[in-house]
Amino acid sequence: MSVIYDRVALIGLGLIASSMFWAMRRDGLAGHVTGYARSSETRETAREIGLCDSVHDDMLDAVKDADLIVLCVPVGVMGDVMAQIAGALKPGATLTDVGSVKRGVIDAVMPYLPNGVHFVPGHPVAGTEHSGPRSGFAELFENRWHLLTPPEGTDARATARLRDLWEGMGANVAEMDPDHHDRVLAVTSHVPHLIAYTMTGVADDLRRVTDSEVVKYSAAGFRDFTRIAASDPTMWRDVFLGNKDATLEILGRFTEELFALQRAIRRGDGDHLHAYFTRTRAIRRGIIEAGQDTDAPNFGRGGGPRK
Ligand SMILES: NC(=O)C1=CN([C@@H]2O[C@H](COP(=O)(O)OP(=O)(O)OC[C@H]3O[C@@H](n4cnc5c(N)ncnc54)[C@H](O)[C@@H]3O)[C@@H](O)[C@H]2O)C=CC1
Ligand SMILES: O=C(O)C(=O)Cc1ccc(O)cc1
Repeated sequence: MSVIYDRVALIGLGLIASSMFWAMRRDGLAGHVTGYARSSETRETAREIGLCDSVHDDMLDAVKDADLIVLCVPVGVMGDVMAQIAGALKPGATLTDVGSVKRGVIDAVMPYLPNGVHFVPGHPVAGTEHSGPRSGFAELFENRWHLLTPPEGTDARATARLRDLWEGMGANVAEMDPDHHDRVLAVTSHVPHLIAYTMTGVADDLRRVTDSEVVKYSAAGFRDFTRIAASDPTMWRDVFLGNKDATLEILGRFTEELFALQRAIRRGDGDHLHAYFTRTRAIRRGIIEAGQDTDAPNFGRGGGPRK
């Protein structure tokens, strides 16, 4: 594939930035990639493992000649970082971010946007529970969605070029209104993470009280909860504070449904439980049939027995 941006700057060298670097390098999508990390330890690690073509101690040096600047920091500090770099951005450059929340990031970044710099916010719906400069890998975005939420009036060519970059890294790209993005992600990612945090905390409390071996004998569902609950605390604190309204709305609906199930169990209302679980099973089967879960163990197996 050919070079899409001559010079790309990655700010914050964690899971997403390092995955972007390895994917861009593998596919020859960027001429030169600069990197900046706040801690000297992270910068040292980056230099040691060859993450970025040049690693800078000064954030302004990293961004000053860049054609694309990617903010890969927790959503709560996007505005602070933007305030620091705004004066150094090259006219005509594109600025993007990878934050899990879009409205809050747009509101925090836009006030500092210099004339002539195109801001095209984005969110790769791909990740792991790992963080830091060593956690990235080139395949992270393959067959995953990358959601772009350009504000009204954004230069269409800047958006199209950024789309090319993400498609080059293997992602499927869609455009979405930022508020809609935040509501959708509250349902599909943010509240599920909160449930995983809660369930893991409950199990741990229980273990302390009863000394039972809930973690040792955990089934796959609970192990997934603990995996997700190991995600970076700073990142997720910022996600919930940054997507407060949508998270609270979906949590409200969730607790109503949970109470209904709780009541059905208390009353011995098996019909309610059976009907509910039948509906949810149909949802899962619909996802598999539509080919939308490529991670499913039986994906592409035609439903036959496992070999
Ligand atoms: N981890 C995941 O699964 C996903 C994360 N995201 C989003 O991507 C962004 C980055 O997340 P990760 O790469 O996972 O995080 P990470 O924790 O691996 O890396 C974040 C980096 O930002 C740096 N940083 C923090 N505060 C800073 C500041 N004030 N100035 C400069 N650097 C600062 C940290 O030192 C770290 O190097 C977040 O906004 C997150 O919401 C998006 C999709 C998936
Ligand atoms: O590890 C998982 O299961 C995830 O859900 C990863 C993830 C975390 C945050 C995002 O904004 C997008 C994807």
